[in-house]
Amino acid sequence: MASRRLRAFKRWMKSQGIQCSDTLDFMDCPQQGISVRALSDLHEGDVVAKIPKTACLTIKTSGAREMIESAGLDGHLGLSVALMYEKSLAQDSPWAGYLQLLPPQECLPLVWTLGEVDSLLSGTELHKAIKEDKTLMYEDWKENILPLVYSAPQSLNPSSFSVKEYFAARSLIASRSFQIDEYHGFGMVPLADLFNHKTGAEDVHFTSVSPNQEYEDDVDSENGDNNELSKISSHDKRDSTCENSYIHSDSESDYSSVTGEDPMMLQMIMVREVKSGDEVFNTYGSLGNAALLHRYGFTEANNPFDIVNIDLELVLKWGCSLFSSRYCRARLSLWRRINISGSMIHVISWILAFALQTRLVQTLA
Ligand SMILES: C[S@@+](CC[C@H](N)C(=O)[O-])C[C@H]1O[C@@H](n2cnc3c(N)ncnc32)[C@H](O)[C@@H]1O
Repeated sequence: MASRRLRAFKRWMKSQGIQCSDTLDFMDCPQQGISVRALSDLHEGDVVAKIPKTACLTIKTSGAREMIESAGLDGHLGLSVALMYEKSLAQDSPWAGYLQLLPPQECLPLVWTLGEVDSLLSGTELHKAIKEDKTLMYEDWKENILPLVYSAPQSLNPSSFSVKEYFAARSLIASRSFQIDEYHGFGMVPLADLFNHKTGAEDVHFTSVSPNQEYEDDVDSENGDNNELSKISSHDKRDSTCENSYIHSDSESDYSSVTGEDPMMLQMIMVREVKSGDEVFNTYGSLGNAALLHRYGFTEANNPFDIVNIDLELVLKWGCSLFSSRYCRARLSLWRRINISGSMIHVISWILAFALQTRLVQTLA
């Protein structure tokens, strides 16, 4: 039987015109949160949900739109104000039925204490990245949100816009927001954000165009690189990259006039068979575990996309202790010429060569 909060969410979905197929079931587990299961066999091409864009929480749909836009805030910063504002309205928010289903925050390293970051991430590539995230986001809050709270035309409760609330909002946005279209930008998409991730095993796909269009505008794969760590580190960079991106075709309205598709609707379409009783997964991209932890707060066992990034400084230090500094400088300038970030393989082969040579020398000695 559905939990009380799920029943309230289902009623809310109905009131917003969100159509959810009877073939989907929602499981609510106190430890693992919500997951989606198939109640009967699902087939490729089945449309399992339709979500009006007006039901999504974006800067454009939020009651705080004017305040956000007149302060010149956009992207994730603007969306976080929209989210904090709607949360501050509690039952009076048009999204109350959706917001009550969200956790207060997602347990990303961003919301860990500095002590936790130091003790749990020390020695990993995330350690520095998270500290930078925290600093940058704190500055974002101090420079943009704090003044807004005190100068807003409507009276705002400062505690709903505290730095803690801001970090909580950012954690929810990092782990559940979608790029909707050019007009709406990023937004919280009710129902679409209930699907858990499985690497390389997408069952359901989000699109705002016809399923017959071969998903040609798909941008989910924008998540599919392992350089995600930089993506939530700086305001501008964050906003120029896509989260679990929805599709918006520039030709959407032309297309819809031909096909009769409603361009104001987002659809969720099955992209492969799922047997009755099995979980229905989305994929957040082909991400290594560091990137998954950074952005979504979990890792995946036996993740085939897991990689280890090695600090170039460390490699150089090690190299120079074994080889002449002339040789190391030559290597470094080669890496710079070939743009090392895209050519990690060269670094890896060099390290392996080092390791092998060291091993050989040890064996011979
Ligand atoms: C878009 S939400 C998915 C729905 C979520 N389970 C809920 O309760 O609302 C993303 C969050 O779900 C959790 N999640 C998704 N996929 C997961 C997985 N494969 N393993 C562990 N947690 C996962 C993580 O907490 C992640 O930040």
